[in-house]
Amino acid sequence: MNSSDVNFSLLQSQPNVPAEFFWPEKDVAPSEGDLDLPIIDLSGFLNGNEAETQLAAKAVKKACMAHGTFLVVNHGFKSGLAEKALEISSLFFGLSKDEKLRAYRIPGNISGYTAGHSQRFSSNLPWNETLTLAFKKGPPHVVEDFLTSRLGNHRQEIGQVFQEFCDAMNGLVMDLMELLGISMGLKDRTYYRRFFEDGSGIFRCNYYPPCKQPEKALGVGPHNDPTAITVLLQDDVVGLEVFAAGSWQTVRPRPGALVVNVGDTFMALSNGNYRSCYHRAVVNKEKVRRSLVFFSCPREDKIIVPPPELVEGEEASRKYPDFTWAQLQKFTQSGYRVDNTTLHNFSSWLVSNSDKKST
Ligand SMILES: O=C(O)CCC(=O)C(=O)O
Ligand SMILES: [Fe+2]
Repeated sequence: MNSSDVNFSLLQSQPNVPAEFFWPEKDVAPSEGDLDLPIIDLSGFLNGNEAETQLAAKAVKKACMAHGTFLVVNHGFKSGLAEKALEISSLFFGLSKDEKLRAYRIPGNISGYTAGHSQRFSSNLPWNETLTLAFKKGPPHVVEDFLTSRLGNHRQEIGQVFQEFCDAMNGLVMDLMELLGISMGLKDRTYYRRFFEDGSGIFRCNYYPPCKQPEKALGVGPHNDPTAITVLLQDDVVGLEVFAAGSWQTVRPRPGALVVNVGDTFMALSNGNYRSCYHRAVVNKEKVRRSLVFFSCPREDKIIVPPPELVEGEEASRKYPDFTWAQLQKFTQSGYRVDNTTLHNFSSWLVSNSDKKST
């Protein structure tokens, strides 16, 4: 199967889901309830209120050390922007297959449309369609330019809205980086903000069609985002689940809230103090579900080093070797599925490779 073969409108009308979409039993084990998550009000921090900033930072630290996920409200987005971006994603995924395929992801590229991710895998396929867009703070407006060049000027609005949404997401990531620095009690609270100033982003729109056998399939299989931090907007349909305290738990959608997840790169930047969040998205029989996800990435060639005060004493207390985002990205794109062992395996691979080089 390749991207043009997976046609969810056709699959949905069939009584059974093809076996390629089935996942192992351990991966589809049902959720055991709602995850108790802090809802962090960012308004005090964004307005420079120090007492409220410290309260928010404390809650962030607790959540990041436990499972690596928390919710934020009053995040400063222009009113209506989140809703508009969700609407535009429905507009895109509602286009004809032929029109969506104009934005087809060329193998080896980040940006583009896929269905069932079948360009890379042929079993355990995810029950979703995705539109992924590489982001870099502009000008140029890379998100808008990519979409308009592929879909044509008559679809300009799609690119414009996603561009505005990505700019807002990127601004929020910078603020969150500072809050994360504060939460660790760093002397230089802007360490992470500065680290990511010349970074980039990956924006992904996920569209999960209803599925006749939701107990066997998954929208996105269990994984850790290899990137730094992820900011996620989900619509009002339940689907995101996080593995915490030994079981899958639901991250219930809350009006106005965004989900923040720690990824592998940030886990390394925190010297292992903050946990990369292990998560998945489940599907259901009745409703379409949409999520808009912004992954933050450091500049490709920048060495991932935690701030000095997180490395007590000597280099020996470093949990992970030096690496760059380009190296980790390459490792995760070589057909390897990203899960909660990725960072560990990647580190061992790096160390054994550098041993080989030095002998
Ligand atoms: O749709 C969701 O809630 C999760 C999506 C996700 O984890 C991803 O795109 O990496
Ligand atoms: Fe994810």
